Amino acid sequence: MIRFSSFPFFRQLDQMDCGAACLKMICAFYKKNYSIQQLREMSGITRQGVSVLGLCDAAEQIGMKTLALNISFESLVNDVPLPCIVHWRQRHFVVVYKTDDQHIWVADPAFGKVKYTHAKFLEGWLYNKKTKKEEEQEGFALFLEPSAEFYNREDQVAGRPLDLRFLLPYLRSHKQILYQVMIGVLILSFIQVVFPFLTKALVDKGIRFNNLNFVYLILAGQLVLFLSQTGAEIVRRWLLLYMSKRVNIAIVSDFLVKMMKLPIAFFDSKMITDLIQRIEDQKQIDTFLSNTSLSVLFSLINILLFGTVLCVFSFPLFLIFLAGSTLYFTWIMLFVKKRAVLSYKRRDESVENRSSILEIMHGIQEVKLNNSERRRRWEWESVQNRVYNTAVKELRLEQLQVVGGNFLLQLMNIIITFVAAWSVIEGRITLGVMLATQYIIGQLATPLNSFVAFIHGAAEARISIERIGEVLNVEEEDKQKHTFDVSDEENDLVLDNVSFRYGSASSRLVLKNISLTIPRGKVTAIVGTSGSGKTTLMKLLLKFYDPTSGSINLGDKSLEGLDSRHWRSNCGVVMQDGFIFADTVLRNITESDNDYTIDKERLQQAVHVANIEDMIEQLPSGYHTNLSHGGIALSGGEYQRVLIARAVYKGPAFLFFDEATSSLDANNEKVIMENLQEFFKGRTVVIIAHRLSTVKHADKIIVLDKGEIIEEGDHTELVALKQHYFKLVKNQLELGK
Ligand SMILES: Nc1ncnc2c1ncn2[C@@H]1O[C@H](COP(=O)(O)OP(=O)(O)OP(=O)(O)O)[C@@H](O)[C@H]1O
Repeated sequence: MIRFSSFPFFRQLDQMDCGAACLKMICAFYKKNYSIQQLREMSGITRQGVSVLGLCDAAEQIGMKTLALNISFESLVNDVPLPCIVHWRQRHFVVVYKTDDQHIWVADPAFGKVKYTHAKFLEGWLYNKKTKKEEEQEGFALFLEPSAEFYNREDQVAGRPLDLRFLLPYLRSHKQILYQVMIGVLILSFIQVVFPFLTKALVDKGIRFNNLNFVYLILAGQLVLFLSQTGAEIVRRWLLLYMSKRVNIAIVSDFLVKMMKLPIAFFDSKMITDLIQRIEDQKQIDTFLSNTSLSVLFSLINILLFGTVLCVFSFPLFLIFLAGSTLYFTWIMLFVKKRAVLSYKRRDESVENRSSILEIMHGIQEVKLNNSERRRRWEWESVQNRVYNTAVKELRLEQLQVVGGNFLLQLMNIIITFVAAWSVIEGRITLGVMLATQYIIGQLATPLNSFVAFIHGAAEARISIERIGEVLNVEEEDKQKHTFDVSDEENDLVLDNVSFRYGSASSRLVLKNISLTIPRGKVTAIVGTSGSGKTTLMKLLLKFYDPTSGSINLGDKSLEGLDSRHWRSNCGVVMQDGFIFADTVLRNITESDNDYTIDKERLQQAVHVANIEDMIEQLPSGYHTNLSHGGIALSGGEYQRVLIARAVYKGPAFLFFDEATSSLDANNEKVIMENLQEFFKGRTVVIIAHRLSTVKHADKIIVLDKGEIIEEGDHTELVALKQHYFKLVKNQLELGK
């Protein structure tokens, strides 16, 4: 029998993952364990999330039968097989796994399992709420059923999400410090334990027998112990700070190294703010390591030692302490899961918050031009509202946990005090023992609280590690590398029946059956209307994406599997959306110099070809002037010329220019194109351009339309044809006359 009560739940790791997380839950329900990353890749996720078609594609790829329907609420409750995925508030996917006459059980990857009343569920699910007639009220649902293939497939990944064990290899290199801290912790704990005995002696021997000298002695002893305790604590904190910072830097550095190895397609589906948030999440690991991780050891030893001392002083008091602490921990543990859910939510909202403010900052020009300040501010405020609501819920939960916990602790203290006082009156224990137990109880509050902090810190750190793990588990772009020396190759670049689509199998093909030879040492131009796939073709040539079908070869050697870094080190590229770093002109041009050794000759050639000698001379600090972000802002044309200089400086065998001269004035373009003609000699060049002046000297011109090659030839041949190319450049031809 199917037991819905144990329906497996998986949380989405970022805002766009809801579809993949729903699919993962359904697979897990049918006892198959796919990773979210695998499913998100299959569903062709983008920064906007995943589409229904994408979800169907992924489900079918893993052997599920799919049926996407708009159905009435009545059918959802009574007729259809569950679990199914439903569309939620028009922007989110959730799984419905159980229904009855009054409730609908939903597994929401952003929140957890939720039970809704019918009315509440309808609010989130119906897409035509405004319709009065009940029979017209429908919502979207996607039904998935496993076929035999689903069970026979072997491609599921049984990988578990990363947990705190992820930190172990990082800690291993700091073993020495860990040992030192542990020894310190032990010393501290034993010092702590001596205090109650001193208190007992002070009262039972010093005060009772009016022995002032003994009191002095005990006080001096206490002072020495206190000073050594403070000293050990200071050293412990420094050591932990040192270690946690080191570990933290190592984790972030590994994260960055990994991130830079990921394929461009990964960045297509991730928001930058989400990745930044993951780096920020490291703070939680840092806090956990430096503040809570080893303090908990200290706390545990303290609880154990004080417990034992209490047991020695009075067994009944110890029993009360044991019962009280057990109750206290049970209470604390009740909140851990709920707080973790809110913590996930808070992090998601932080990403949204950051994105919304960055949008306004980046788009301030458009905001002003369109007078959309209020609209954008309202949007930002609505995000703030959500952030605030989550903060309120988190605080409420935290306060309930802390206040309830403190209440239990205080209750335990009162009972212990009462029982101790009673025992003194009855003569079962001395006054010294009572004061010593009071001291112990007072001292126990700190370790108990730090234990709570540890539980909470560990949960937070686990979430951070899980989120980082999601990136660390993505496959790198050069999985099976092989290298042949590209610069030695005398062969042409050949595209053989190449097709390509972004996203999932149901997305349209952006390039269709492209067969093309890009001759070695010649200039090939690609022209075509906007959106015809020119940039995509270039990105395929640069190995940013692999063709969906067909192959790209250099001579008879396939580019697939060729080490991307090696290939790109031979390519000079100016992209349409090329980026200038907030750095000096010099460093921007010499970006390809990893060892900071600047080749002056190449630099001069680069600035000459890009015609920026005069511009650089006029800059306040010449080559060392900082560009953008608080430095000099460049015009669109100057920006492009720096990018051209960067590509030329690299001195590559292959050059790829995507609208590299589109912002230049006619004069500059003429000069630069003349310079480039000289530079192009002996190099394989691919130019994408709309301007006739840029393409007409090309040895070969390719005309793309809707992802297909529709014409091929040189300028004269194509103009004579009077077909597509002619139409594309006709106006410019007339101008040329
Ligand atoms: N990262 C992406 N994800 C999904 N679709 C994309 C992506 N990049 C481009 N496309 C789509 O692919 C199609 C071709 O885009 P491409 O940028 O290659 O055209 P183009 O010919 O270079 O256009 P333009 O001349 O305007 O630069 C467009 O319809 C675009 O929407």
